[in-house]
Order: sequence, then C-alpha cells, then structure tokens
Amino acid sequence: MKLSPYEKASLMIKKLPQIKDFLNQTVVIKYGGNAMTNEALKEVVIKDIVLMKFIGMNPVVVHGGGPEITNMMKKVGKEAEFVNGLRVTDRETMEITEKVLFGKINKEIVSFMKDYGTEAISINGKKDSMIQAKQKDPKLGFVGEVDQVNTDILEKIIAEGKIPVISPTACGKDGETYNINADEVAGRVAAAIGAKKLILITDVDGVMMDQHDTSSIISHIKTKEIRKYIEDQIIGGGMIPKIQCCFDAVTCGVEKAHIIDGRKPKSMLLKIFTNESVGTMITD
Ligand SMILES: Nc1ncnc2c1ncn2[C@@H]1O[C@H](COP(=O)(O)OP(=O)(O)O)[C@@H](O)[C@H]1O
Ligand SMILES: CC(=O)N[C@@H](CCC(=O)OP(=O)(O)O)C(=O)O
Repeated sequence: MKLSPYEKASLMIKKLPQIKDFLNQTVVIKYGGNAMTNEALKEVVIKDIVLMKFIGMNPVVVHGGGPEITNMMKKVGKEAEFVNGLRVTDRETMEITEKVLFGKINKEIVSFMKDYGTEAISINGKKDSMIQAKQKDPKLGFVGEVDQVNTDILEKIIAEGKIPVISPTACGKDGETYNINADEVAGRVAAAIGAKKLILITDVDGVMMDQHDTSSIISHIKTKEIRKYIEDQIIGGGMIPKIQCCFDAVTCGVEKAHIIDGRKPKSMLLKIFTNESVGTMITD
C-alpha cells in the first residue's frame, strides 16, 4: 500500500498524542542471537531503535549472540552445552564469549547506530561496576547471575542523549568474569532503571502453547501463570530465561514486557505505535 504525501502527513498528526507520551520513556530492548543472524533484519531492528531515539524515547539495548558464540566454539573444536537455556561456560568458553559479544557484536551494533545518525555507547556489566555478578551454579562454570545493578553509568549515557548498548558479561566479587544470559540482564536492567517497557526480540512469534504451531500463540500471560507453564513443560529451553526475566521486570515495576519476533519486519514499531496484538505480552 503506497500512501500519498497527504496520507503520510495525516498519519503522523494522528500519532501526535502517542509521540508526546513517548517523550523520555525508557524502553529496554533485548536483541537476541537468532534474530540477529539475518543482515537485512538486523538493519530493520537497528533502524527501529534509532527511530525510537529520534522521537524522544530512551532506548537501552542489551544484546545476545548465543548462535555466534556457538559457531566460534565449533571453530576451536568445542561443543556447546546448555542446561535450561544457559551455556555451560568453562574458562576458554568465557574468553570466547567475551570476544564474540563485546569484541564483535556490540561494536557492530554501535557502529550501525552511528551510521544512522545516533550516538551509541558500547558497555558491558564491568563498566563502572554497572552489574555485580555472582556464580549461578558451580555445575555451569562461569555462568553468572545478576546480584546488583548500578544504573549511574546508564543514566549518564542517556542524559547525554546516547543509546547504551550492553553486552551481558560482568565481574563477580571474586574478580572473575561471568557470562550472564542476556535476557536476565535485560530484565534486571529494566527493573533497576525504572523502564516503562521491556521488549525481548527473538526468532519465534512469542510464547506458544505448542512451540511448533504458530497459531497457538499466547497473547497475554500474567505473572501468576508463569510457574504452571514451566511446570507443565509448555515453556522450555531458551524461553525459560526469557519468561523469568519478564517476571522479574514486571514484578519490579516495569509496566509491560513483550516477547516479539525479530524476523517480522517492523514488529517492534507495530507494538509501540499501534494496539495490534504482537507476540506475547507479560504483565503482573
Ligand atoms: N512455549 C514456547 N514457545 C515458544 N518458544 C519456545 C517455547 N518453549 C521453548 N521455546 C524455545 O525457546 C526458543 C527461544 O529461545 P532462544 O533460542 O534462547 O532465543 P534467543 O536466541 O532469541 O535468545 C525458541 O526457539 C524455542 O525453541
Ligand atoms: C549463560 C548464557 O547462556 N549466556 C549467553 C549469553 C548470550 C545470550 O544470552 O545470547 P542470546 O540472547 O542470543 O541467547 C550465551 O552464552 O549464549
């Protein structure tokens, strides 16, 4: 559908009240591994985030990169192993993880954002001790969980009109570097910074009753229903940290969390600008 210039202008005027409401709203966006592998889609997602910035919102980006870490492990002859969606991380895997996440993916996102005219700042949890981590379970090796988030550095970057782009690694009190699931980091950052929304971009339509049947999408989940979905094994694998982080965020004051499909161009903007039911929404 091609809009005339008049229609385009009318559409923008119609959105004026919403655009006014967006001013200074902080939205944490977790951009996930599998939804990142397609270059064209990557560009769409990053442009959408830049647009959010230009209309006055404060996007904070937490990125993943699981598939790329797995590929790099394969190259050095290591097999990736996951327990409940978390990568078992020995010392060598931790080094690979940091190189791939902070050394490569983070820098690519920041440089893409700069190409579209917005300033973005590359950080990980270690920067100014933003995230204090602790070991999750000795069986998982250097897998961390978020103990505390200090939002000073994020607030400074936002006040300077820039977009923080965060890699999910952080230091523990023991001085070790820990690999933290990016969904968990996004949920905890959203809660700590008092974000209005948390958006998790992934490569499935949302949470489904049967993950092989897209028509079984669950459009709205209340926090009190989450435990049962996990116990009944409707939610499994990589969806577990995702739904848990949504739980953490909305029980700590984030109004809404959304799990949406990054393979569908513009799904994030549809969610923000319209009342369309896109993906799965989680509320308290
Ligand atoms: N009920 C469910 N609905 C949708 N996906 C599910 C469900 N249960 C488990 N999953 C799995 O969770 C995966 C999403 O997690 P993950 O691959 O870690 O995403 P990302 O790489 O974007 O962080 C899906 O690809 C799917 O295999
Ligand atoms: C502990 C743990 O599993 N960490 C993740 C960190 C990256 C991530 O979360 O990437 P996605 O969002 O693409 O899955 C990992 O090593 O894959």
